[in-house]
Amino acid sequence: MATESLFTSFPAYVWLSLLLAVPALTLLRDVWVWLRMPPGPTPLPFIGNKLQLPKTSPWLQFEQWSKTYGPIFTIWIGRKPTVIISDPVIAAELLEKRSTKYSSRPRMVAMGEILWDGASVLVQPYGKEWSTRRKLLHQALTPKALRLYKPVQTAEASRLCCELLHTPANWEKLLERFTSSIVFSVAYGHRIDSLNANIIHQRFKFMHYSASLNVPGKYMVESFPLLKHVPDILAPWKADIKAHGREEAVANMALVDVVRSDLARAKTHGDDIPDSLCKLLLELREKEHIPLSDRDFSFIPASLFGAGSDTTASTLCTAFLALVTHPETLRAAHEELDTVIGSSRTPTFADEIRLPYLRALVKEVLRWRPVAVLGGTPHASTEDDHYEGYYIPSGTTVLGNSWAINLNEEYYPDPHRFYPARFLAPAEKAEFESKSTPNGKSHPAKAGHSSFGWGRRICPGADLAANSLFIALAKILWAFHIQPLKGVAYDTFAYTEGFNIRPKTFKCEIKVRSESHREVLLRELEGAEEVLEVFTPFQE
Ligand code: HEM
Repeated sequence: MATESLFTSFPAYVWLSLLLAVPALTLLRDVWVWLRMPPGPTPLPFIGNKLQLPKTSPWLQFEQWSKTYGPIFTIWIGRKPTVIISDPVIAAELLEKRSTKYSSRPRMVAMGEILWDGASVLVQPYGKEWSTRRKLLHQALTPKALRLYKPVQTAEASRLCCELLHTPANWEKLLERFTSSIVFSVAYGHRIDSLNANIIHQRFKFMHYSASLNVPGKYMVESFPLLKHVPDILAPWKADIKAHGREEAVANMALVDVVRSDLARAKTHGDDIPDSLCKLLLELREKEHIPLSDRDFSFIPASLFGAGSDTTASTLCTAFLALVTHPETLRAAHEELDTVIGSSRTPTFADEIRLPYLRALVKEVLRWRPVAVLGGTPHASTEDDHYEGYYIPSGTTVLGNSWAINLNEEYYPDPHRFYPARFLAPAEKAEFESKSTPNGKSHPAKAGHSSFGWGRRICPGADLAANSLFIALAKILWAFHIQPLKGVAYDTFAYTEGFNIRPKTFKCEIKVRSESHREVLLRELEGAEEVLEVFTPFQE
């Protein structure tokens, strides 16, 4: 009654004005923010630039926009601003020098909060919970720990070469098995002998499910986070996500239990069990208090497969595409390997220092077609900031467009040419190339590229990945010719869509360089198998 009288006591035009005032004020506020932020394509009220966003390869459109609006520009997804950076110096300035402001992640309610309940380091907001997990990852990925993983990486690379001898046409799957096995051996001390292993199917199921939650517009809870508090009984969508989250957590904890029982067995029987990230963390947990439940703890080793397997395999696929389309680089690599290593053994990590061209080739692969093409998971700012007179409000999503940064011709002249020599010191460069490309501006990162991200969120597995890439490419290039098939036209822009990209499937010729190279590979396999023996495989 009281409501009714309040409603009727004002004329309709008052209510109508109030109704219009809310969107009008919201719009005014948006315009006020929009005018002060870095420029970009003009957004429409409330929907922003949604209609201008391409359905495929957004990094290419973003690269185009950077040419129109500058190396830092803004797009709007609905009412949320995203700042996109296309210059490595600006990325370093904001995401590294001002990293206390730019190290969070945009809120992902369905995936990060309901499915994983804040357990995954990848999407966790900046803060204590994230830094606890991140520190643990670092402790198990120090240079000393990385040395412990090198024998299994070397042995797996030898096994990969022998598999390439037998089924060269299957090279893409062989690369995937190689990177999966390294990730599982490093994470849990158990190898992968086949992509049909149950654990691989299980991990892919989890990955596909989590990716399916991250589709813009799929869940209202992303726009109205309060909906996550609706009781499960009234929100079947939420109960379903939680059930999947529980299934993943149970599987992650079971993997930690595998390592726990390995440790217990080793104690009783004096067995030798391999060093793994999970083993190191369990031993650490015995010595000091780690403020994580069993469930949350189990997500740390589990993060390695999702973050590290496909990324490394895709980078190796890119290397094959680069070699097939730039045969002069294969010749230069063979020349270096023949001079430094010879033909009676394959290269090892101990040779790395004497193989500058190969090291440069690894960097160039990472630069040329960055797998995490939009910088991986986006960053988000947690404080208001100003850059070159532009306003960047707290809560802005910030994307480093690795594609535009790594192919920025000011830093990398002739950027689409696969040209490892650009990463060589001048003296080394003269040795490999007579006709050299001019040097561009120097990139601010020590690595010389931005493919592993920035600042406090930079990929913690970068050195592990670089080691896998080095040893795999060193042995493969030592042993094989990787060549184009006659009559096939190769498109170096034909890549898959998605968060992480890889070349669309292509065929090439992989031929052992000589009978003596084949014999060396087969001979070295015996030693590799001895190393791998202790990494008992996950079953099919
Ligand atoms: C070629 C291979 C790889 C590439 C190109 C790559 C690239 C990236 C990028 C771009 C990011 C986001 C960085 C940022 O937000 O600024 C990232 C994050 C991450 N990567 Fe990698 N990565 C690779 C391999 C690995 C491996 C082998 C591991 C396993 C240890 C790993 C673990 C992670 C984790 C846990 C994060 C999340 C870090 C956080 O949010 O704090 N990555 N990676």
